Amino acid sequence: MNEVGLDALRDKLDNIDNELLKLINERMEIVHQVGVVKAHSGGAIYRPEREKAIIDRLESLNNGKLNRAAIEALFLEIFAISRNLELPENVAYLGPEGSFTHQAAEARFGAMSSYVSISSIKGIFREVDTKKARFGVVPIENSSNGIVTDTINCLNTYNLKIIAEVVLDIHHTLASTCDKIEDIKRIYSKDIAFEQCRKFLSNFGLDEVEHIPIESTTKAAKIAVNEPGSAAICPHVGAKLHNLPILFENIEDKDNNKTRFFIISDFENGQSGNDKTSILVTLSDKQGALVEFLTDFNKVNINLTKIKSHIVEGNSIFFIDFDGHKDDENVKKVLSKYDGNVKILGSYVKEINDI
Ligand SMILES: O=C(O)C(=O)C[C@]1(C(=O)O)C=C[C@@H](O)C=C1
Repeated sequence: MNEVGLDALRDKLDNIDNELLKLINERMEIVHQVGVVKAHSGGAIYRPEREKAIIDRLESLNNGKLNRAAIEALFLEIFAISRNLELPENVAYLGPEGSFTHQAAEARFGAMSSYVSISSIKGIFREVDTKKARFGVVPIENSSNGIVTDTINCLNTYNLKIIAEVVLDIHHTLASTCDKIEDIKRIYSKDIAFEQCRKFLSNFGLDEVEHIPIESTTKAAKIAVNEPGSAAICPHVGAKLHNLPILFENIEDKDNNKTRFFIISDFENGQSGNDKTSILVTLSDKQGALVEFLTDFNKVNINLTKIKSHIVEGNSIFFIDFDGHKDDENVKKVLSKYDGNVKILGSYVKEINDI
């Protein structure tokens, strides 16, 4: 293409960008008014079900080059900026900076939100419970390592609500200042990351070197960059953040390694038409109690998507996910039978990327 053609096309793009800017600013004027209404009514700023309805509507109208993922990426960023304009809100995540939980938080709250790195799951619940942060982001399960018990324990103890789920594909890298694999004498990472990369470590003889478990994979990169002879198993972002050269990408054993995160806050979502609900259930010791519970759900056509047993202070409880919202008639009906034995943790828009 000659330069004249390129200049003309760029002029067109400039004009479109000018229009877009004008329209987005007009949108933000309205968003500001929504914020004022909510400030008076006390309504929650973040409404995932409304955001989903907007994206669904735009997808159905769309006849251009954008696909759903592109529409979602654009509009989730616009919503994040809108929410920040309505009321700047802190998001507490399981740190440090660059951790997978940080990435999950950024995926939902965008680049403009303010983030607080917290070093424990309990600390995040405390931060939201004491209203220092409006939202908390915590891991709940990984496809290779199962449920995160600290998160279940805190969901059981605190009266906070799950208001959204985020599922991230998890990829690990091996990063080090060593030029040769044989020079690596020790590796830093989180215990579960070592487990998720077992095959890779054994294939390269790295199961023989010292493995030092620490609380976060990103911190592993920070340590390894300053210690000759060491390496880190960490996220790509973590290695970049600490200028640690990446030797191998995607070293996890399973290529569909995913982690599911919950966003917690102190309000409840309305129905979106595509919801999931999480509950904790304590069942009596009598034989058949679990079968009866599952049958009751089946009778009212509720699809259970997850059931995990978990021990809290010597008692067995079940963590259960099912399709539907807590205010759906069939859900209300079945849960009323177990009143006192069920803790509703939250109803939230179901993610397409499941684990
Ligand atoms: O509709 C609302 O309740 C809004 O606050 C507006 C808006 C938006 O930008 O469209 C922003 C934040 C909410 O999460 C949902 C939608």
